[in-house]
Amino acid sequence: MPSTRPGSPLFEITGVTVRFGGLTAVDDVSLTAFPAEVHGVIGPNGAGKTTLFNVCCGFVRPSSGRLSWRGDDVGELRPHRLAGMGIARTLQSVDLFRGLTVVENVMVGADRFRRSGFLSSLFALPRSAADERRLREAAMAAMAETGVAGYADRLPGSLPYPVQKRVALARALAAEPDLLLLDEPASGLGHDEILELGEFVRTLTTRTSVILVDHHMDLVMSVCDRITVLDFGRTVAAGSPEEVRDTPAVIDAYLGEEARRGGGDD
Ligand SMILES: Nc1ncnc2c1ncn2[C@@H]1O[C@H](COP(=O)(O)OP(=O)(O)OP(=O)(O)O)[C@@H](O)[C@H]1O
Repeated sequence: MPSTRPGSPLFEITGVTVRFGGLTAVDDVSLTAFPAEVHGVIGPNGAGKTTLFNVCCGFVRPSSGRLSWRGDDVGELRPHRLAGMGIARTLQSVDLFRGLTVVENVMVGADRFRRSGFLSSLFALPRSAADERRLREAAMAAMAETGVAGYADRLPGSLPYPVQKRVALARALAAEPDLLLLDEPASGLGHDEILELGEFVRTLTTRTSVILVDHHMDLVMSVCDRITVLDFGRTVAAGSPEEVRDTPAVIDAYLGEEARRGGGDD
């Protein structure tokens, strides 16, 4: 795979539209993720953030538009192709394997570097001690980074939600992605945990690009190099945090949401 020149786009979404029946959830949205940058997607509830994220993961096929990876059209993006391309993701729903321990879950992320399938060998075929050791070491390193190494042998369901989110992040990092897609990483976290998350995501840019979808304005503003603001499926602003912060359409979108919810943030 050719290396990406500094400054050349890593992942591009061009003119993507997603329709669900008569509803246009994402309307002609374009976004470019550059190497070593965090690109944020924000917007009030129902703005189309998760739908756009699902397009990036191959869960949702756009009605029109184009996706490209390192300058090449990726055509129909499929979730199972992401890891091989160098893309990892965490989902809002956490999505850990309930029957596997924490370390086994994270080893699934590191599986990208194995020849034979990790899951098939886990459930059926014997695998070499060296393979097992290497995967476990990679998993433990990722878990140490996100602060969950102490939970290695626990089942995810027995852990608090914020810890499960850290496990999911460790699993994505164990894949050593070139692009990390994070859907609502701050949901369910307290104020201090969100600050910690923001600092951690910032450190990731030495080794991966990040697309971060979240509605926590403070997190996105403090962590992202570039931001795309959606409202009713459309891009209402795009640029640096400074550029989007004072855009009237952004203020309108958030004030509008506050009014709809009766004020306050969650
Ligand atoms: N599978 C689907 N079928 C029909 N409509 C959908 C589907 N998924 C999303 N929508 C609709 O598309 C619009 C955008 O939803 P989406 O979940 O992408 O917004 P969001 O910005 O992620 O919102 P939230 O912050 O509440 O998660 C909403 O009106 C939603 O009801």
